[in-house]
Amino acid sequence: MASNQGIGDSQIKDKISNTMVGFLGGGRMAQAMAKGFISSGLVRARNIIVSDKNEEMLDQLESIGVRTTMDNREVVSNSDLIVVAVKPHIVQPVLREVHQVVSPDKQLFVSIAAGVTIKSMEEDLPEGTRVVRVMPNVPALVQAGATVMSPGTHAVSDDAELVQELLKTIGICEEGPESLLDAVTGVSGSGPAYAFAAIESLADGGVKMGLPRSLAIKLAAQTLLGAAKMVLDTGKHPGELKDEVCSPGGTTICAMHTLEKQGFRGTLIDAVEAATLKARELGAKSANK
Ligand SMILES: NC(=O)C1=CN([C@@H]2O[C@H](COP(=O)(O)OP(=O)(O)OC[C@H]3O[C@@H](n4cnc5c(N)ncnc54)[C@H](OP(=O)(O)O)[C@@H]3O)[C@@H](O)[C@H]2O)C=CC1
Ligand SMILES: O=C(O)[C@@H]1CCC=N1
Repeated sequence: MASNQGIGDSQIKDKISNTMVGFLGGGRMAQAMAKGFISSGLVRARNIIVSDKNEEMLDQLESIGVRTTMDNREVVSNSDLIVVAVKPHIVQPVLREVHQVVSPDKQLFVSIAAGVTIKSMEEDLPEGTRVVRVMPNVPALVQAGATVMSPGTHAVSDDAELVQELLKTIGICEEGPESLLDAVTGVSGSGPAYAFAAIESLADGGVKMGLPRSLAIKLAAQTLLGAAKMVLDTGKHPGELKDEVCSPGGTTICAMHTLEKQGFRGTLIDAVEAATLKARELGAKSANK
């Protein structure tokens, strides 16, 4: 990252509220982020512009008050911070398409694409363009997202602060080396899907044992939410918290035994590994072009 003097907190917040935010690609993650930004109150809907090739996506976005277009260049020309939110294999063609309207002094590119490296983005943009690569997740929609960000070669400290502050409006945001981002994808980028599947399965168990579906889903979701909150608020190791639920000779230890016999932890570890390896594969493809 290039060096630059940092600026104060209130100045950064002012800067965010005066930043025109563009999204290239208006799909699921772009919509989660845009809605999260707007709900935070720090980014006005009229300061967001989104492009997509899919009219249905644009209709959904218009309903939340953001400006929309089918022209990616229009997004870049009208934005200070551009979130690259297309699928990984579309990143290169989209960056090449907008190349001519990029002003490296004016715009900052923030890629959320799994696997796509900073180096490959910088190669596809005009020399000196500031790039920050991030891996967010879909609970950004409800300001409970988890993001890790890595600044590129030409990004200055003000860029990193701006992106971090912006992403903190939709959850937590940590800075880390780019080498960690594929594993971050495996844990938190893809992680909400594992959690949704866990909630669905717990609810299925409840239904099997006689609970009404709606109650079972509510109980399962609140249980994951509560457990996650305890880990974050108490700072205790999750294993210690698990032990506190397992009364001697009680119900939970019987359930834990069943989970362990079925390879519960190993399966989750394998899942994180599979997603991480897939992110690496996507990155290798983007590097080879
Ligand atoms: N979903 C998630 O939870 C997360 C996703 N990401 C990353 O976010 C990115 C987007 O993922 P996601 O939102 O799930 O994907 P989506 O498919 O929902 O969104 C991508 C959107 O881009 C549109 N699109 C395709 N080609 C172009 C183009 N040339 N110009 C403009 N828009 C185009 C797509 O239209 P069409 O469908 O018609 O092709 C689609 O609406 C990916 O790179 C992914 O790795 C990162 C973290 C979490
Ligand atoms: O499934 C994917 O590829 C994207 C990246 C992380 C979450 N969704």
